[in-house]
Amino acid sequence: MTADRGSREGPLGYARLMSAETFTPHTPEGRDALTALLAHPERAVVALDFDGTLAPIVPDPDQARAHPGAAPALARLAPRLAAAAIITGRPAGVAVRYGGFAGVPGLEHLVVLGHYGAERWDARTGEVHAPAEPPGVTAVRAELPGFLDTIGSWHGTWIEDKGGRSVAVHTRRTDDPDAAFEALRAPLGELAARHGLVVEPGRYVLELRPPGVDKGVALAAYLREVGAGSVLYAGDDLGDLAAYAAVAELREKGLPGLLVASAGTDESPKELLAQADLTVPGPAGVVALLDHLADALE
Ligand SMILES: O=P(O)(O)OC[C@H]1O[C@H](O[C@H]2O[C@H](CO)[C@@H](O)[C@H](O)[C@H]2O)[C@H](O)[C@@H](O)[C@@H]1O
Repeated sequence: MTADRGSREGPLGYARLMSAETFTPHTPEGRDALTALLAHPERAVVALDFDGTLAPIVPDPDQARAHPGAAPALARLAPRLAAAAIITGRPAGVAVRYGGFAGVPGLEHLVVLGHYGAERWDARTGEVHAPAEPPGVTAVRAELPGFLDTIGSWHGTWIEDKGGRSVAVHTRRTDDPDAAFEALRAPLGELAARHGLVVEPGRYVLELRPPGVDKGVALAAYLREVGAGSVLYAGDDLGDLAAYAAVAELREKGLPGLLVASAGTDESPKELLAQADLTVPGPAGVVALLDHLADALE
């Protein structure tokens, strides 16, 4: 795997290079969904992952920020839609901050579903709603450093505190991120299970979090809430597969759905690429797609 190059492409990135054909889905289901979105944008929902989809991947998660064109493109598009949402593994407030989504004209109705849907930020109120902190996370967090030492943790392994709702172990900055990821996967799975948690694997990250909610559950509930007539979902990682599955299931029931993969590096999960109706090159490509849709609807 190599690092995402999206951030090195400049603010306009690939957008300048992209033609309308670039945004034509290669599947009939995807083309039908794009047609439905453009015919009735007022019934469409655009839902987007954050890291790797709107924000270029960087070695330090605290330094991740949305592509500079992300909030402006979303702000152009969102007023034409039934709804726009970010669905992320990040705490909702962190995604809002790193995305620069608060107080942006055009994003007055944006919703950010954080922690895979366990938290919700509404631009309308500026507040985050979350259930009580799940049991198990505090105990795991306390045990984790000693646990990693015991199993011979890799130099560069980094623990991310995620606001008491989950804890993540990153391997991107180790000497061998792939080997570290594989070596930690089973032991962290056992640690998580002992505390009633599950492991959510991602791009060089293993997150220990409560079971019961995922991006698919969150997306399906949100689409029901707004009475969506079509949906576009864009993601880049394993955690997005649940949202992909939810869209596939809704398609079976007649809701047009367009699955977009933010890809372009060999980090992209094969399962995601295989199911996508349209693949764009990283966050710059996603921003270009949002701008392209906004152009088409103006
Ligand atoms: O659901 P997402 O918005 O995609 O969040 C998933 C995880 O993203 C973050 O990690 C990823 O991005 C980092 C910054 O670019 C990168 O260093 C790391 O390797 C990636 O896995 C975040 O740190 C995690 O907490 C999220 O769960």
